[in-house]
Amino acid sequence: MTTQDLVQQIRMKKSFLCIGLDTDLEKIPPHLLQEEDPIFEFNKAIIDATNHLCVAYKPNIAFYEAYGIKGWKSLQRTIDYLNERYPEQFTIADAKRGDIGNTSARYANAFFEDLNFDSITIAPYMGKDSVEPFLSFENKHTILLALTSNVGAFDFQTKKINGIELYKEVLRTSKTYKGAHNLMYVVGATKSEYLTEIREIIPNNFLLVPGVGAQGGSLEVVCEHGITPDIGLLVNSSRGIIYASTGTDFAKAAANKASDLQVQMQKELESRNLL
Ligand SMILES: O=C(O)c1cc(=O)[nH]c(=O)n1[C@@H]1O[C@H](COP(=O)(O)O)[C@@H](O)[C@H]1O
Repeated sequence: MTTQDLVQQIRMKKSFLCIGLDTDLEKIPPHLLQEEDPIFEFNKAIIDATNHLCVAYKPNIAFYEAYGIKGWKSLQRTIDYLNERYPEQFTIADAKRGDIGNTSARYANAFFEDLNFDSITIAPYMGKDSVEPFLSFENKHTILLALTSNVGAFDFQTKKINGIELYKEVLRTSKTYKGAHNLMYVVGATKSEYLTEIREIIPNNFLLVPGVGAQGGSLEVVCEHGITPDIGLLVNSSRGIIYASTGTDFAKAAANKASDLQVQMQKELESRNLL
């Protein structure tokens, strides 16, 4: 999917919501455990109930890998279902990969070609040759971890090297990579006070912003400092939406939570005349 298509979807749905499919057998409604593929049945119900309220889905790969080959099959069925039934949805493989170039190229093949995701999250730590293999795919997007939502972000990301914070160096240097036009960045909603300075370095790139809901970040503050004329934000919520209920009404309950966020997003967009 192109960035222009994504912006068009955001304007049409008045939403820049990404729903995280962090599907955990210990948290899904117990009645689904009788199904042959409970993870897929859960994801399918959530997707069917929420797709009109969001523009992106982000399966976190850890939640699938945790169940071995069965988990991978559930992931495959989920991405195939999204691509076949809802091709307008932007899909994110939250895999946080990155390795020497030769290996990164195989990861890129796995997630962009074999599974056919629109994008993947990538750790920048190994540098240029670990990121560029992902950037060589046209209309596929590489979402680089810049300033993450967790407390451990302060261990390295905000530390200064030659007077400049590491996360800023990630932003600046990655702009010089071949294929940099395919870059997006992760900035946690819990780090929204950094967004103004981040936007000085990358005024237009899309940001994937996790950390509203369960982690406590504020949508309003994220918009105040991070929104661009082309919106430039995908705000993710996982647990806060998908585990709204453990009853048979779980999909409807998830849609209600997604709708709360969509309504807030619409207000943010309308108040800035961005629709
Ligand atoms: O790359 C991510 O998506 C990510 C980056 C980050 O800095 N913080 C973060 O929480 N995430 C992911 O975003 C999701 C957040 O889930 P909730 O806290 O349940 O909304 C999880 O899948 C995390 O792995």
